[in-house]
Amino acid sequence: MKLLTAAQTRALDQATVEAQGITSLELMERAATACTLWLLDELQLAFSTEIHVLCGPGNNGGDGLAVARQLHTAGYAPQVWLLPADKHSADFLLNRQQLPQAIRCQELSARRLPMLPAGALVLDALFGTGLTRPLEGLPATIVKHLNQTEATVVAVDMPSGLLADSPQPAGSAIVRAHHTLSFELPKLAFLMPRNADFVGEWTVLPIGLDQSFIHNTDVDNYFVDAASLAGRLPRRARFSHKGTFGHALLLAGSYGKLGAAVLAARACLRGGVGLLTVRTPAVGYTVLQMSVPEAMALPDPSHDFVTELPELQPYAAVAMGPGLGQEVSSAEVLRQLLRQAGSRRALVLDADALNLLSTHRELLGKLPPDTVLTPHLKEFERLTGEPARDDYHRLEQLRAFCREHRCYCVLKGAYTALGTPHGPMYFNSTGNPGMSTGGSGDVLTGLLLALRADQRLSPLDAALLAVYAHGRAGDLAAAETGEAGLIAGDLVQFIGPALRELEG
Ligand SMILES: NC(=O)C1=CN([C@@H]2O[C@H](COP(=O)(O)OP(=O)(O)OC[C@H]3O[C@@H](n4cnc5c(N)ncnc54)[C@H](O)[C@@H]3O)[C@@H](O)[C@H]2O)[C@@H](O)CC1
Ligand SMILES: Nc1ncnc2c1ncn2[C@@H]1O[C@H](COP(=O)(O)OP(=O)(O)O)[C@@H](O)[C@H]1O
Ligand SMILES: [K+]
Repeated sequence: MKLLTAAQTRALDQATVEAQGITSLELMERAATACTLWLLDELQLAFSTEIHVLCGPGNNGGDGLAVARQLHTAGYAPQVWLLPADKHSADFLLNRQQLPQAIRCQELSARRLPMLPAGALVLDALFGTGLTRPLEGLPATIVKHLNQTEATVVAVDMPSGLLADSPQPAGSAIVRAHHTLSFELPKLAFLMPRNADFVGEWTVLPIGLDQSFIHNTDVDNYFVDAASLAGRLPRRARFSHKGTFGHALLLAGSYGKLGAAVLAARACLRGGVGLLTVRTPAVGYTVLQMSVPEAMALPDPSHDFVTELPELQPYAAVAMGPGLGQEVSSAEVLRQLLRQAGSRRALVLDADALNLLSTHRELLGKLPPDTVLTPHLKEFERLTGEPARDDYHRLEQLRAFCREHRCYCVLKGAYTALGTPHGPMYFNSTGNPGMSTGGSGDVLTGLLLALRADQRLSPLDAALLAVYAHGRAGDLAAAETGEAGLIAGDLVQFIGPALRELEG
């Protein structure tokens, strides 16, 4: 799914009106109908619910007026509040004329703000994608008032005050919505960590916008749902053999952190790898053979750390990092790995391998093309060496980093962002806070290693599929264990089912 900018969204509205031979008022009516149906179906509104619809001067306000009219027709008793303005959009004015007399309609002012008891429903239709700068004056006062009440707030298209695709100063007046109803496509702003409290739960309501315009529009950012991955994971052919799925090498674990190696190894096997060899320090030999008998163990001469790189010739893909520690000798192994990997052997670097890259920065320039890095926010900050100013700046850093080093970088968290060497960025839709638990990242590394060893997949598809399936495994696991009860090992059990959903 593409993520359009606010300007592209406006162009999409226009293209839809032209392609479908409808008026913009008719399109607004579609948007309003989708909102009204959502309110009736999802919120199960009682006829006695106190409903306040707050309308701004543009088309977002026009949507609000149309929803108020539709709710009135359906037997509800909404009240409308209008923001005074010098100018109104044409479709706002048309919907203002169509508003039934029976609906109570008042003008907002600093002294006349709606009383909003708990249990009331507020429809926030003050501003949508037309917002050009942070709110000040009366609109800001209204937003602050709204945020102090206990009413349920549903934002139309965007929480008012939030910019669709650019940063804004901390402390800006932005509605804290419980639900946001976005039309056709989500907005980039919904995926930024700092906006979570404003956007609340968000839903995309299809309103029949012009698909060929969307198809032909170039974007920088994509939202990855199951439909976006359809056809990318081929079924295993009847005459396939271990070679098709590749032989993978995992370099992981140190004294006290062998669990990371075990989790990554199990995930790699469940990810469908042909063969797996695991290099741990000698202390890990028995642990690994006992807990992952399907993998071959290749213990390091050192008791506690990985200090020597095995001969790479047999391996299609190599992952390094989970539980590795940051010994000088392990840094040397990383240096050799980067030197010897060559351009056709896939590399995945995680955890301490990333920390070693950050402390031995000359190695960053030696990453083979298409290496996949999987930092969480802190590891990414160490890699760039510069704290991000805000969520959007971090994305710019990610884009620049991937371009400069010709690598894929999986920036982990809610809506994990995949940066690519070519520029486009992909935001993952699966996963849940239950996955914020030690070892979840090790599972991702193992799964990525399996898909990078799979000779049928491009680096981009392997990364997209691994990140999506990892989150989906988390969602399937949490459905059984609950989020708090989820541990990383549970993710491994659900990799198979998650991949099966994608196959074919
Ligand atoms: N995306 C879509 O496909 C559709 C969008 N529609 C609605 O149209 C909305 C966009 O409408 P508009 O482009 O008219 O924009 P908005 O209604 O979001 O806001 C524009 C108005 O706000 C004013 N304004 C902007 N920034 C301000 C600020 N900081 N302080 C005070 N006033 C400010 C502008 O002068 C203008 O009057 C969408 O968010 C959506 O709700 C629907 O009606 C139809 C379908
Ligand atoms: N709130 C969340 N929503 C979705 N996914 C999450 C969330 N928190 C963590 N995750 C996922 O869990 C994994 C955690 O990885 P990481 O931070 O490396 O953990 P560890 O180092 O303990 O293995 C990442 O893939 C991340 O995307
Ligand atoms: K709004």
